[in-house]
Amino acid sequence: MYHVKEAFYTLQGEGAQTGRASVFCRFSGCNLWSGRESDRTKSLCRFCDTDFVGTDGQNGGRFANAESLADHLHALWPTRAMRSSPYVVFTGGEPLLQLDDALITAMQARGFEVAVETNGTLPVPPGIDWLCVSPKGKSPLVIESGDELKLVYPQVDAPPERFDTLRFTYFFLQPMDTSPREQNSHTVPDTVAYCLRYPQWRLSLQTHKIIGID
Ligand SMILES: C[S@@+](CC[C@H](N)C(=O)[O-])C[C@H]1O[C@@H](n2cnc3c(N)ncnc32)[C@H](O)[C@@H]1O
Ligand SMILES: Nc1nc2[nH]cc(C(=O)O)c2c(=O)[nH]1
Ligand code: SF4
Ligand SMILES: [Mg+2]
Repeated sequence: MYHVKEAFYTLQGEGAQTGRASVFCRFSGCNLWSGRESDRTKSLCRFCDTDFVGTDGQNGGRFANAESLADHLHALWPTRAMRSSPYVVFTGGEPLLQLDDALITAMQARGFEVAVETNGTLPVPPGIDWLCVSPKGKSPLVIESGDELKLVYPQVDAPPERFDTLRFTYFFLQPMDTSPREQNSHTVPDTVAYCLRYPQWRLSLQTHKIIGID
């Protein structure tokens, strides 16, 4: 059984695939935070910008098997988009709590390239086409290679220097969005300054938030 908070068709807003039309599948649940506000300050990940609790979002629900979830996600891809590969991004919550071989295979059988946004603390199933790892604070990183490492900046317990020798094609810093919980007008200029000083790192903005899409 897969638990999906929501699923929607939008443009990838972050990282090297920014601007690419994508079906997003947001799984419910995470291993680094319960999702309850009352637990936030005692969690391993404290700055999450996402509601991943339950299955009550748009196109969310419980799916008994890989084929039924794959059909559901396939139906969100426009039938007119003939010349580009359909693209699905599994996120969450933490997608690697639920994403398995059967679902990856079912999406690829429908022509999709499969992308994943993960916190890097769980093993990766084989066959993923685009792997984005976003390390969190003190939590142990078990994935040490992939396509992009996209670090939310700044995090006291996860400075970029800890990750810059790992085997990733791209290294991104994404300014922490803490609003409206506190004023965070410094995270963008601080991130820009780091990227200027250490050109291995590129700036990733959450462009969907800037333009007001999902
Ligand atoms: C909500 S997470 C879900 C996937 C996975 N659990 C993870 O953390 O990578 C999706 C992306 O949003 C980023 N993110 C979460 N909260 C953020 C915030 N407050 N500011 C900037 N990026 C954030 C994460 O680091 C991750 O790259
Ligand atoms: N447009 C858009 N792009 C995204 N890239 C990563 C997201 C996520 O929440 O994982 C996300 C999201 O929620 N929306
Ligand atoms: S690991 Fe990802 S989904 Fe989980 S709390 Fe942190 S940012 Fe949110
Ligand atoms: Mg998001």
